[in-house]
Amino acid sequence: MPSWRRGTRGPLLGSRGGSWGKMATVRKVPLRRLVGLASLRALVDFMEFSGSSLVSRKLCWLKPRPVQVSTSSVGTFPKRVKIVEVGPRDGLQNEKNIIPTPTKIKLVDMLSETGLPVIEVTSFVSPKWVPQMADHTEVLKGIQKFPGVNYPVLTPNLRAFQTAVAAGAKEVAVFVAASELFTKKNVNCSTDESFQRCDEILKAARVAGIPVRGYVSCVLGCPYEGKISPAKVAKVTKKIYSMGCYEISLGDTIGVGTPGLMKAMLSAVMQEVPVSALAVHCHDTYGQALANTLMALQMGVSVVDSSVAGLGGCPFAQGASGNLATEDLVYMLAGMGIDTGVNLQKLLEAGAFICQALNKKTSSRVAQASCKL
Ligand SMILES: CC(C)(COP(=O)([O-])OP(=O)([O-])OC[C@H]1O[C@@H](n2cnc3c(N)ncnc32)[C@H](O)[C@@H]1OP(=O)([O-])[O-])[C@@H](O)C(=O)NCCC(=O)NCCSC(=O)C[C@@](C)(O)CC(=O)[O-]
Repeated sequence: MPSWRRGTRGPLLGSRGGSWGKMATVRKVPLRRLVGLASLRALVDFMEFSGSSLVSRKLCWLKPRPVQVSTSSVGTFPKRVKIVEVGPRDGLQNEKNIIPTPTKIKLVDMLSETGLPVIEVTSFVSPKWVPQMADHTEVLKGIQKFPGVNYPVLTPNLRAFQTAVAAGAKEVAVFVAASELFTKKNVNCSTDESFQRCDEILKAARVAGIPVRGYVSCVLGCPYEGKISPAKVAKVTKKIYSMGCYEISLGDTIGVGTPGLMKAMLSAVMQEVPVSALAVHCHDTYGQALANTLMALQMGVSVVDSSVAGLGGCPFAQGASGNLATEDLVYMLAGMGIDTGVNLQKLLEAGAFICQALNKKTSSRVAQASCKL
């Protein structure tokens, strides 16, 4: 066991100074191993420790010391970020094996314990299209509703909206795409028909006093049409916003975006919709989700979708992989002194629970790293 894990920190890499290459020569240890150890050591140095046992170290490690970042050249970061947890819906909808309903309910309940303000619980889509979500009513009725936490559900048409409300939904989400071909694959209709369905839901929701969130998919690329222009995304976002959605989540559905694309797309959308009504929803297929989200935060976005353990994917978007992991987002924001109200330790426990239930490895880098410490 390395000496720093035993509590002394020891002489392993500490105060020798010099470059990694020089150290590798001096100690005759492969450079690759040293860099691995160095990054772990750097991680430890970066955090505040208050106890000497490994357990208390682990807990302290989960509270990174906030370091304010100056962003005068690119904008200012928000002081607080609202995280919309989409794991129970977006995270699970792509799972092939049907997950027992009590497991889904327990996941939502564990997420409610973390302090997350919004948890998207399930979707009232056709069970023929997405069998994994067939137990939507049981899940929505079965979860504990924590005061101050919103539990929206996805609704593709009026019938779904009515079923969701009958099951106790107090908030719903509708979805359109900036791609005609994706819309056809996803909801089996044209973009115009898709807007028509949203309009029906929005009208019914207004009467019922139910807030409606909107998604726009394929904002940085489409699995069927390829590049999507920022102007097209801006047009679709403006339309769904003007129809009455209080917030629009911009989805990089297949995770192909980069910060440059995010900046161009958001610049166009922000001409049409106030940034306070925008959220980002980044899949991590190319490992860009956190970077893209950071760019959005720099541009003034303060609502971010993410999924515990990085679960996720869309059954109708070839190549889509998991979402930005909530653990990684919370870790980054805490390290920047940005408030989320989320307890990272409890979040890691929820992630470990669902990964064990699914018999899969977490995609969260923070969860992977914290297991090693
Ligand atoms: C929209 C529909 C329902 C149209 O479904 P359809 O087959 O095109 O339309 P339909 O009206 O002809 O209905 C066919 C059958 O479905 C039934 N049906 C009709 N509506 C419902 C309903 N609400 N609940 C239950 N059943 C329903 C209907 O009764 C009928 O049953 P049958 O007569 O054959 O026995 C279908 O295409 C569907 O459910 N699609 C699922 C889409 C989906 O879940 N996609 C993944 C969402 S993720 C996403 O979009 C991206 C996002 C949001 O995460 C953000 C991002 O990452 O970018």
